[in-house]
Amino acid sequence: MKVSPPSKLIIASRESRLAMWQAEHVRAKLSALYPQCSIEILGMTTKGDQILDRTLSKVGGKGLFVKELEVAMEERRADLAVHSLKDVPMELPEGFALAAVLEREDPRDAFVSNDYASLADLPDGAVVGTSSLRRQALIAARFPGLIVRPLRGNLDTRLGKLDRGEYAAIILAAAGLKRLGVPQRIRAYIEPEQSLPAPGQGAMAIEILAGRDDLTQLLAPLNHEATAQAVRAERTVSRVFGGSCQIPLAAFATVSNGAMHLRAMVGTPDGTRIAVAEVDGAAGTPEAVGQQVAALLEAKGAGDILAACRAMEAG
Ligand SMILES: NCc1[nH]cc(CCC(=O)O)c1CC(=O)O
Repeated sequence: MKVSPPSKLIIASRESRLAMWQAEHVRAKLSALYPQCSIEILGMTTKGDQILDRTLSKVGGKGLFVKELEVAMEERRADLAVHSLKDVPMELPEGFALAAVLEREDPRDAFVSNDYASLADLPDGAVVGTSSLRRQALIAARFPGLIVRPLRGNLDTRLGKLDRGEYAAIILAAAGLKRLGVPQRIRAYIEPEQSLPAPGQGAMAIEILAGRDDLTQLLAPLNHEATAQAVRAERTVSRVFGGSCQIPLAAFATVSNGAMHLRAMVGTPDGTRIAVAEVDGAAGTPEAVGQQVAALLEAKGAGDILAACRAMEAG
């Protein structure tokens, strides 16, 4: 049965400039599809936005960015929530579902600096800002002479800290800088061959209450199937390794003509141990492709790497 759009839809979003850009992007797409429907954005601050003094993995992780938005949907103050997929936990809380994954923007990491052209250009002892364990491990593995220091806050906050001279360079997602209209801040792209992106990086997801079949149908045209398949494979890798401790982990899949190529990495935060694996498989079975890469990583010592991460966390 085809559902007709309601007279009004409310999109829950974080209030950062990037989150609002993303919500507006979805609003515009829905308006074009359903011109009679009035669509509003409800901006809200999440715990993840408030806690700026600690590395998030230590205080509760990704769920901190989505919880308030989920509560708004439960209380019917909002119908859908727009997220950066990278910030969406692997397991959604009971009663929620992803209704659509939008076409991926640039998945790469970007090197941002006012004084240097690339990571390779930085002198030993230079301070690089990132709070991502994945970026930290990959930088340490390639450039052990660099010093990685935590960098939290939304994109504007992070760029401000760079500009005030707190860091020689920072690493950010290229997608965020492009969406904010500041691609000129990117001095160099870090290609996946050098530094694999995080699962879901560059992709946006729309979350709804699981029971709302009316919305599932309305939102289906926004789903980009190749991106949805790629991120399901990527997120399978984090599901396999992410449960027991915070571990530097990357996974990046590309899909073309029904074929998927998935690469993934796990390592220790100090970058001294890194395992990388890749597989080709069918895009139609993304979880199986993710499981295969996870098995290859296991064979390359991921178990030992996990144990080392746990020991570091405990110590
Ligand atoms: N961790 C925060 C976050 N979540 C999504 C993005 C950027 C946009 C995206 O990857 O879709 C960022 C900033 C960053 O990593 O630089």
